[in-house]
Amino acid sequence: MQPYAKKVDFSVPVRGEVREIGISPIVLSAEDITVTFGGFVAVNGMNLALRKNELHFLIGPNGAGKTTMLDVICGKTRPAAGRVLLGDGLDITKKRDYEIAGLGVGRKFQAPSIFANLSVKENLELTLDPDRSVFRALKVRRNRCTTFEMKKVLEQIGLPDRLHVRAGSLSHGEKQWLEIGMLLLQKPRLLLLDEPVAGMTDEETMKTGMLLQDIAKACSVVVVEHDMDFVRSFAAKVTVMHEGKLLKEGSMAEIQRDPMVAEVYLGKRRETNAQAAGH
Ligand SMILES: Nc1ncnc2c1ncn2[C@@H]1O[C@H](COP(=O)(O)OP(=O)(O)OP(=O)(O)O)[C@@H](O)[C@H]1O
Repeated sequence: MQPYAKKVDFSVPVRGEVREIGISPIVLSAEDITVTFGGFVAVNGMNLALRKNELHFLIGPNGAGKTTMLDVICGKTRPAAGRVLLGDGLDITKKRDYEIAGLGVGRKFQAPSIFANLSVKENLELTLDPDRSVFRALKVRRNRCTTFEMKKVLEQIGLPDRLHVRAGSLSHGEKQWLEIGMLLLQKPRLLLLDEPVAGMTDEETMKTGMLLQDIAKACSVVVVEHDMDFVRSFAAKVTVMHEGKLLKEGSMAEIQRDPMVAEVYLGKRRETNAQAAGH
């Protein structure tokens, strides 16, 4: 959770101007999703289509329902209405979170969840081989491909020389990249990330943006984000949620031009300023 209004500046142009919105195949679609907590409607008839090779940002004021949408997609929260379909038509609405993960939907929460006392290599190995006994017969073959894949992922996340370093001693940004690497080893078709650059330095933020663009070449990436500079620099597509609903979808340039979006953000800023002034 971050002080939201501070981060929004609609006067800044999008770097590279309007980016093409791809028409690549749909990897996952969430249709008419409604989520209630007690009597409170957190998500209200929300639709979201996620496409292959797309770095897709989900933005909106605090409490808009962004994280809840990710929770629905990965099976952490069961919607009261609506359905979630994988691109091949498989309905995953009622599947358990581990089943959905097994179908190639990787989820990363805001804080890094790695084993601090294990090395980078051991963290990655755990992802690859959670139950070694099951794979004993295949061990030699597996080890060969494991080493190859691990090397590839280590290069991709920018930690090729950190294999034997204790994960707990990595910087905050490196821990986040390690966890992303652990997800990549599972060969996801869709990656869901919640505020991945929160707490990162500017340099780490930039590297993360480039990493996510690279990852999106092979799958679909959805990022819930509050850092508008980050969104502006890296988004191929942006969906704005407000009060549990879809407010606007398009390129960042289109989003910035939209008067309803501006009003939602500026309205929030006015509220924050009024609170700060004690009104
Ligand atoms: N388990 C829960 N029980 C009750 N209310 C919840 C629960 N989870 C979320 N909410 C409420 O649902 C609404 C949407 O929450 P959600 O976390 O999805 O919003 P968000 O857009 O991700 O916000 P933020 O940017 O602040 O993280 C909020 O009002 C929140 O308080």
